[in-house]
Amino acid sequence: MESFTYIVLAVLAVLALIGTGAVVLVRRRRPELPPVPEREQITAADESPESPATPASPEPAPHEIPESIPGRMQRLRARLAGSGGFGRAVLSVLSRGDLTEADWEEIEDTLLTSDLGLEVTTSLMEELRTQAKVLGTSDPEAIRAVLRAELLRLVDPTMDRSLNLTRPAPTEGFTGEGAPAAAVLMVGVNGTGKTTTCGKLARVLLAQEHSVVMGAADTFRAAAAEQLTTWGERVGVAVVRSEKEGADPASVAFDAAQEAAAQGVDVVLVDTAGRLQNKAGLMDELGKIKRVMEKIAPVGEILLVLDATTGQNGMRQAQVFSEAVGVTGIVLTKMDGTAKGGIVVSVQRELGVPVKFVGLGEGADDLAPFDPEGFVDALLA
Ligand SMILES: Nc1nc2c(ncn2[C@@H]2O[C@H](COP(=O)(O)OP(=O)(O)OP(=O)(O)O)[C@@H](O)[C@H]2O)c(=O)[nH]1
Repeated sequence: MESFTYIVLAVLAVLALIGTGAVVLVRRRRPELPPVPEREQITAADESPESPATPASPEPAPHEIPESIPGRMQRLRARLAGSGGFGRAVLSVLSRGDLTEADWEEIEDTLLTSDLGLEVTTSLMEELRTQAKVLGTSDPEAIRAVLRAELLRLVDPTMDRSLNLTRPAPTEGFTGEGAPAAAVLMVGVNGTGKTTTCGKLARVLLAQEHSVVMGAADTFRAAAAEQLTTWGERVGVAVVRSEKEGADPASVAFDAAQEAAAQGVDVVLVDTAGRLQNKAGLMDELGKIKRVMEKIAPVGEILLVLDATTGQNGMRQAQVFSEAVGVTGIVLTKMDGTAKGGIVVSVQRELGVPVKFVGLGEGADDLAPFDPEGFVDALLA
């Protein structure tokens, strides 16, 4: 009995020791929390230095002034660099010195995953190999200059990327009031950012001192007209829309162009839906919108809005739209969310029309005219 008591006591002592050890181990393993730096101890009062100390005034808010074009390009440069990580990756391999076959394969894979496309990648690889043989790869500056020149050639700085904002002559038989505005039609699949881009583009145009009217011809989704109206209210741009859900989009587009002429504004921007189930239906609807608007004056600009993150799928959409209506320019949205900046090159080659704007975020002024040199420099920065 006595020996049993000793055994129980010994077991209890051992368990107590193990328990203490375990606690010590857990404590030791718990990482030390860093002290909170003083500047991170934010109080509600300092959250926003601009936040008003007094409750908001009941006065209607004055219209926002859109950011100037040079200002936004400066601000968005870093985001553009994100879409071109491939440029820096290739440059770093090229600068390694004597390149092995594995190095060249790495360059090829990087170019392919950037959405440059097979054909462009193959020709660029050939050119780089030739130049590397001629120059050697020991001079990083020379290699950088070769890559910059090649990328710039592919992006093609000679393309005219300006928006056609010439006020057209009225179509014969036009009996409405005023003088027609330059018409810009936004087309593209739903979700690519058409409505948002319409609002952002209105701000770009205002920043360039053009007057604007918008037309909400995406009558498929009631919220799209609402969204466009909000964009218009923020900057003081009139939005023509139909109160009837599912109204004829061509009739809304016509009313917008007529209103723009009557108001004597410079540009009418028309948002459309991209939801039709089949290609024939899409062709019919977009073709009709354009034809009906052209009863007032020719439509000078048809911008295809493409989501840069959709890769080959986006390229197929681009072909369908360009067959349906003659696309005159491309807006690549969501360039802030992708490293596949090579799509700039492939989409231009596929459609033969230039990228005119790039969307670089969800903010109201996160749209910038596309600048080939700035883009290529951002790729290699
Ligand atoms: N990150 C990022 N998001 C964007 C950009 N452009 C648009 N978006 C977002 O994309 C989403 C879809 O935009 P919408 O403008 O509603 O797309 P839509 O093509 O008009 O779609 P439907 O009206 O449904 O046809 C929204 O959440 C936008 O904020 C961009 O350049 N960058």
